[in-house]
Amino acid sequence: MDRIRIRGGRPLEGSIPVSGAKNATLPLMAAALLSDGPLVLRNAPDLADIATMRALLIQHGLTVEHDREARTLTLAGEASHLEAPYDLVRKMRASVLVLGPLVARHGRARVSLPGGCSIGTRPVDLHLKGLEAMGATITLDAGYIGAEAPNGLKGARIIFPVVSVGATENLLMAACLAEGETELVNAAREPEIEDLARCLVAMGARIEGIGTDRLHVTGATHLAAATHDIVPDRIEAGTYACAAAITGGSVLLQGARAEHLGAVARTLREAGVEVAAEGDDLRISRLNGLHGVDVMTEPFPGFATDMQAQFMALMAVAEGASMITETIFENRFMHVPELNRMGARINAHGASAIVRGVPRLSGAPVMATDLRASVSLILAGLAAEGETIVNRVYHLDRGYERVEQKLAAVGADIERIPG
Ligand SMILES: CC(=O)N[C@H]1[C@@H](OP(=O)(O)OP(=O)(O)OC[C@H]2O[C@@H](n3ccc(=O)[nH]c3=O)[C@H](O)[C@@H]2O)O[C@H](CO)[C@@H](O)[C@@H]1O
Ligand SMILES: C=C(OP(=O)(O)O)C(=O)O
Repeated sequence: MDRIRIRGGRPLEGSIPVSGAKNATLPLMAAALLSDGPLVLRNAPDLADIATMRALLIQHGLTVEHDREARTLTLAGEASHLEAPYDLVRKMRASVLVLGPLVARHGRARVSLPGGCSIGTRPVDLHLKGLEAMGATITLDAGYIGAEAPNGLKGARIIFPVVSVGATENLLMAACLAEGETELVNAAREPEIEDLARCLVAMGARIEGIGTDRLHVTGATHLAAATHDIVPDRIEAGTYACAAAITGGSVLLQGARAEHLGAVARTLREAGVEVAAEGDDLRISRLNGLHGVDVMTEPFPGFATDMQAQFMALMAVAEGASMITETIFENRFMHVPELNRMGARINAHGASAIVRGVPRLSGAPVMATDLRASVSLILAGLAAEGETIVNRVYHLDRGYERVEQKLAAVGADIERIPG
């Protein structure tokens, strides 16, 4: 398996292009199940998760062309096979997003239960309760979710007890082809959901309240072809912002949207990092020292859980202490022991971690357990003295496009060691 080698200590200088968002592309690809298309998605990132979703949709019977040079995905056709198998779903939890579209369009589906993962148990009960409220009969059998709605789904008023990105996306897509009106209350309002809603509207869906926590959908009998530009990846942008900050460099993030970085940009500024819009781009620079800032993860527009590990790496070398509280996932501190192996002083207890900044980290061989944990170790490696080897790179390849090339282009001493 490939590994990444980093020799730390170089301030990053230059420009990094931000790719299309993984977490927008995955639901957008699932939305192709709602119409015969073609659905053309521009600014598509080249990631392992995109390849997994492509394989899943192809096995459902769609054609999915990925033109890497043009950065375009073209999805067309109608699903002929309504089962999402364990072997694909286990690779990527977002596979469960095919459930809503399949039941809405075909009246039935069978999707492997995604199960937990290294960051938490991650149930899908809200997805299932929402579909039940829309008239589907749900069964669980042999590790599979069975959903049946032979006469189609009916609009419903669904109030989410907790904010869920995936459940909002699944039910939003299902509601587009349900009969009548659906209201999603306490819906997630991450920028990726707004992006999905805009694409659905381009396909002919009627959705009001886009960008708010209350989505109102008037069901249609069918959706049509559309072309959509995928929103830039705010988590990738935030990660490279931390890379510039941790190395004391100055980097232009091409295409990063300030409004999507919201709480992350505010927190970086509090920590002593400059974040300034330059045309359509964002410049991130750090000229002086970093200081500790407390952070609590929350649904958007709060501080993203997907930025927690990267921010923790930054706080590991800040002056003073920082308390980092994770409220979304119950087990998202797996990077703590690895960062500590690099000389960080972090104590995690329950949902909070106290990070006591140290003047410098030291390179070490480290092991990553999930996507954002992996990249936090790369960030730590960029700032550390000596050599860091990050093992289990497959996590990184799920969500970061050419990470080592993008960082090397701004001066990092980083390379992939094929293995
Ligand atoms: C592909 C994608 O977009 N993944 C993102 C998505 O994951 P995902 O959509 O899985 O995350 P959710 O927003 O659904 O999860 C939020 C919380 O709700 C809980 N929950 C969720 C669904 C449910 O039916 N029941 C339930 O209890 C989860 O266990 C978690 O504690 O949003 C997360 C939170 O911003 C991000 O970290 C992930 O990167
Ligand atoms: C947790 C993440 O992804 P997923 O929901 O696909 O596991 C992530 O992108 O950080």
